[in-house]
Amino acid sequence: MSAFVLAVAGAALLLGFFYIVKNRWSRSKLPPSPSSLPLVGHLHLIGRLPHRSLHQLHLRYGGDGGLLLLQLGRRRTLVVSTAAAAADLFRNHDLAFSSRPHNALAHKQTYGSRYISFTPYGDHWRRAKKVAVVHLLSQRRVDAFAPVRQAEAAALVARTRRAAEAGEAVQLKELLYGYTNSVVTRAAAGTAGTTAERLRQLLAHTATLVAGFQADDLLPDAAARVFRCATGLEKKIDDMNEAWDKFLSEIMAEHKEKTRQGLGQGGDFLDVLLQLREEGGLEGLELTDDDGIKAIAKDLIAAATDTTAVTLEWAMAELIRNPRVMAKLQDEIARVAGIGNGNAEHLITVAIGDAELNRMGYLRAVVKEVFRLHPTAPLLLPRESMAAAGVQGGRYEIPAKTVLLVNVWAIGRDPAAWDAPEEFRPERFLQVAGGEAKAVDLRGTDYQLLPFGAGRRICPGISFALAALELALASLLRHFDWELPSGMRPADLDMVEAPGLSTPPRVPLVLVPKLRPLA
Ligand code: HEM
Repeated sequence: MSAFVLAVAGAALLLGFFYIVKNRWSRSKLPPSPSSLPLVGHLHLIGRLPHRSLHQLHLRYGGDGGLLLLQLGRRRTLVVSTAAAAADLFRNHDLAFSSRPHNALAHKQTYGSRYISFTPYGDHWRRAKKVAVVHLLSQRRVDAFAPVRQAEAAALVARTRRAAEAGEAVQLKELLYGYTNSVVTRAAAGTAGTTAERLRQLLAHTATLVAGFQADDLLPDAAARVFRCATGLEKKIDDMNEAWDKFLSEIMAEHKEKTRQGLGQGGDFLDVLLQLREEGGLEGLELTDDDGIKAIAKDLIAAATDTTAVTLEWAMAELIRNPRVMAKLQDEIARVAGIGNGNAEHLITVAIGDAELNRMGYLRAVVKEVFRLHPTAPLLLPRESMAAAGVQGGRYEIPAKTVLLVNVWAIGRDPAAWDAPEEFRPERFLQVAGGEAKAVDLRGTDYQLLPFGAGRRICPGISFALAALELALASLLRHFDWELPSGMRPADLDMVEAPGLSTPPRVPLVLVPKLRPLA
């Protein structure tokens, strides 16, 4: 055998050896993962409530790092289930994980990914988000919507009063959805009424079409499309998009007409976007046609409505299960704002303003406790890594193009982060006088409480949502006492979520309002 052949064989052996070692080494640097099946990977381990299934998988296979690597259909997925693992990711690797996975379905529904929420990381997303943060959802803008919130809270109380006077039970979901839908529609488009009703129908249909894992998660794009066409889903989505577009085009046309007639511009989202476009103040965002404006408006409307209503429904469920907390909260509200009797005149003369809400520390603690146990988006929105990342100080190597799911539902129950995590105890958020502990916040800086996410992709609507939420809750408890329908005990309440994009109680909450006796 010639020296040349020997040298080539030696080099090949050496390369093979390095390949095997490198492969073993990089696999050993991946987070724990249970055994999987061909094609579906670990999808068969995920039930109707993915956050609960993933929590169980974390408890069984997760180890001490708080990370699991799963193959969910065609997507390699990193699942984060502890506060410590979330802290490492958001503090040290936020940029790497700041994109969104491509989803043909979302792409179709978002005017070609021109939303904020589902848009991959890049210039378009950065500019669109800046427009939302600076021009639409800033604290100044949220403050300016105070009269809208006040009027809609008064309408909410009036509706509840009618039920209380008739001795009827109310379905909280209906009541609360009506409130948030009107607040959001008025903020986005300036009117509620029939606009809000049309919006309600569109949102309801959209939610049922996109809930849960999709064919797109399992199959390549072309095959997923064939599946959608064969099952009629493609047509349903096209019809839905058309209905949305018609709706948005009509309200855009109304806004333009109003401006043309010199009727002045209101401060709603569409007005602001149209005005910014005219003045060239869109942060370099090219919204040359109406689609861009419609895309942003649609995104904000869809992101704002369900999330806030669902949180309110969970808040009422927890309060009725915890009469001590309910009584303490009602005391605080009465001390700061007085007791109401649902009377319209009373509502207007002594409305609860932002100044009063700022003095309700216990209310804020209750809201945080509700978010801890019932985050509306229990897995946040999926992210995708743009580059390989050595997380937890290099302990694990996460390849590029890995989807990230942060299980904030599990993090809210992480025993390393919370005492008695299953207990509903808002006091955990109150700073003890003279104590050193810093109160935990929910705006993305304390990684054990992340209902709005954190880092670059954090929800830009936090202030908007909290203002609407706190006012509704304070109003409902100021004017009414609440009881379960006769024969039901607090322990009978079903506290499990319904599947879907947002996760309300699977059994809609029904309560009986009673007018509070005026002191
Ligand atoms: C209780 C109410 C709300 C909850 C729980 C909530 C929660 C969330 C969550 C978990 C995310 C994903 C964060 C991430 O990927 O890390 C998100 C994103 C977003 N939210 Fe909210 N949200 C609420 C209300 C609102 C409101 C009122 C608006 C606007 C009016 C809004 C607009 C958005 C937008 C545009 C995004 C996408 C951000 C991005 O991808 O950069 N949300 N929200």
